[in-house]
Amino acid sequence: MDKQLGIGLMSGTSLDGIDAVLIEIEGSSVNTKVKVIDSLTHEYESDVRHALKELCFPETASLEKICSMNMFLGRELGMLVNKLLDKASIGKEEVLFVSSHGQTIFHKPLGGEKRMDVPGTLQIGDLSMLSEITGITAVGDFRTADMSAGGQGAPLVSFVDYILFNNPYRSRAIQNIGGIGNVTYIPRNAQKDQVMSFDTGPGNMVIDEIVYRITESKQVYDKDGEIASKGNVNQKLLNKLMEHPYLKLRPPKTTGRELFGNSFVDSVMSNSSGLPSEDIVATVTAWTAKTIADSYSRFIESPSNSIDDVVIGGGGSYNPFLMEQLRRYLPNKTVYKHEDFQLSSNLKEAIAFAILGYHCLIGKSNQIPSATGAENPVIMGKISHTQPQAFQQLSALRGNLH
Ligand SMILES: Nc1ncnc2c1ncn2[C@@H]1O[C@H](COP(=O)(O)OP(=O)(O)OP(=O)(O)O)[C@@H](O)[C@H]1O
Ligand SMILES: CC(=O)N[C@H]1[C@@H]2OC[C@@H](O2)[C@@H](O)[C@@H]1O[C@H](C)C(=O)O
Repeated sequence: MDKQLGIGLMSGTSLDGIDAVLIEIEGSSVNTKVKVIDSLTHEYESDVRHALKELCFPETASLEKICSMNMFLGRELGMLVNKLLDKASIGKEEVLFVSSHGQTIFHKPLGGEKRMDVPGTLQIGDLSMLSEITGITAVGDFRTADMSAGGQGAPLVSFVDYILFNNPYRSRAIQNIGGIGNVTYIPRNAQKDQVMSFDTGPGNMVIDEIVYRITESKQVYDKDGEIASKGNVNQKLLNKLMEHPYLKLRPPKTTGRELFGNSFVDSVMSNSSGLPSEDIVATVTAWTAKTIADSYSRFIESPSNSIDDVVIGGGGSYNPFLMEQLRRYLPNKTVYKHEDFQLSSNLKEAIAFAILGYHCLIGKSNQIPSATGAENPVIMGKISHTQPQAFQQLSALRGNLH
């Protein structure tokens, strides 16, 4: 089959903005080949970030706001795609698809005891709006398919990590440090069903919220770890934070702002009274690093499972204090960044969702059950084409599949 152009869109749990990447893609599964053509990032304006954050908590969300933001975000995503195409001087008719993660506003991987209390997850940014604004077929809403098969609905990038990082000689932990941290473990020369993946716990989410509070809304993250590097790690607070029950849960497991959001940060702040602000930031940053290392020794490493390389991605890889702490907690492993593998840490997830979307369109499974905990492989994603030419383009591709 011919090479195709597609666009991946990622708007992650940090609520920092949307990454858009234009790629050329061919092949499928382990034979997938991807080339990045161009990219663009849109930072959320502070009112949009604030409105999205409100939707993540039952106390501040409302049905009306969720409905509106779903459509608003679909339009924002579409306008970013149009800008990216202008920048790259590519016409919409040349692009087969746009694949969007959407903005997670709630993630509930486990059900409760009541009949209707089943697992669920919600990513907003309407696909019909996205297709209408761009004139291109839109793919998205991946997580519910995995959940329908009994999986956690995350981490989905595990499918792409296996394609990109499986190596005959090296066992690898591919660690994302976004809002939440998640790892894909790929033993050397792995078969797909040997891949393991789970959310390690907090990524930058707790650091960001604490920085936002102590700087009185002036800063939304600890740029280059500057605040943390002026502080000292407080051992007593660190030990207390390590007692969080999520860290002891066995995988498959996933989490989000529901566990590590505002009320958790309230409790960190009340456990830190009297400590200088810099010490609090240094301690939660060290904690993020320690939860990662600790989860490897608890849940991955064993006499038969070793880790040779750790490959860090996501925004946390740009925080030198966090990276230094990670190296300290992982003394016998080689710690790389995605850039060491010619991949941008910023764009990795957008590229990954483009790959997932392409697999949905060609009808191939794009998930790894051993990673998400699903009972069987599924094709994740839903498709919207609001204009005939988008539908026809997809039909032509499918005609060529046989
Ligand atoms: N130069 C930097 N110094 C320190 N931290 C940084 C820097 N650049 C980015 N970050 C951190 O990375 C975060 C964004 O990371 P990223 O974009 O990977 O998250 P995300 O994709 O929203 O989250 P997730 O992967 O959980 O969905 C920012 O909120 C910030 O905390
Ligand atoms: C529900 C949800 O949006 N989960 C995200 C979040 O951000 C990081 C971590 O938690 C991960 O499991 C997942 O995203 C990535 C992209 C994934 O599914 O691989």
